[in-house]
Amino acid sequence: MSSTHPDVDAVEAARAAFARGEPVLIHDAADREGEVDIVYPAAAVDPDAVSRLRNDAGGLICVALSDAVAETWELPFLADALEHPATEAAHLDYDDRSSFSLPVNHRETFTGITDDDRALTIRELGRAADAAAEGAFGADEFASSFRSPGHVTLLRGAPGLLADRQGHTELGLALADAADREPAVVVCEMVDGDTGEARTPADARAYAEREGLVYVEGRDLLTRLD
Ligand SMILES: O=C(CO)[C@H](O)[C@H](O)COP(=O)(O)O
Ligand SMILES: [Mg+2]
Ligand SMILES: [Mg+2]
Repeated sequence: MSSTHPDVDAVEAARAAFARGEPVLIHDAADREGEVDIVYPAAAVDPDAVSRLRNDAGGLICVALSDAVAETWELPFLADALEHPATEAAHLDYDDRSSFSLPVNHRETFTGITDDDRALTIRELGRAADAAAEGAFGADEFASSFRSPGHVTLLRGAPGLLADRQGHTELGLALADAADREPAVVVCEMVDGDTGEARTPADARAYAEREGLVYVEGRDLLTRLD
């Protein structure tokens, strides 16, 4: 286990892996969620990647979008969009607010939940985010391509990214930016299949080593990418 900080090698390996379209494991912080997410650039996701997220991560499969893309597509925070008492004072113990936005499916999916369907939704979100960042995919195109409710939860990144919030939403988007990838990343928490608890960083790191994947600490991304 690496104990140097910042772990420059891990950050560089994460950036290079992401640039190639490979997944990276990111631990946010022991004093935040204390969770490790498997994170992919959205446009690189295929049905095998969704299978890995379901079987080896097991949490909620979400796509984080940059604030600029979410603004272009007029995507609200879910808590602001819903008028329901459950959204009042929806305080988190570990952060100021949730990054949840709308849940969506691509309009060419059937139920939206199969590996093929979720891969299609996620990949097309990645491609559309890339186009939106170039000014070529607006709110009307988003609404004609995706419907809500759906089976992939969108997350909206903070405007100032890591300066504003240090969740997996922003850590993943900052890594995408550093790797010159589209401003859309899939995140999914690693949950222990036996205990149902969040996988420990040591356990997640061992998984990464077995699978030949990069594991990186959020604090190292914060130091190197901020
Ligand atoms: O709750 C979540 C969605 O399943 C996850 O924690 C995900 O990592 C994104 O949230 P955050 O940016 O708060 O870490
Ligand atoms: Mg969470
Ligand atoms: Mg998280």
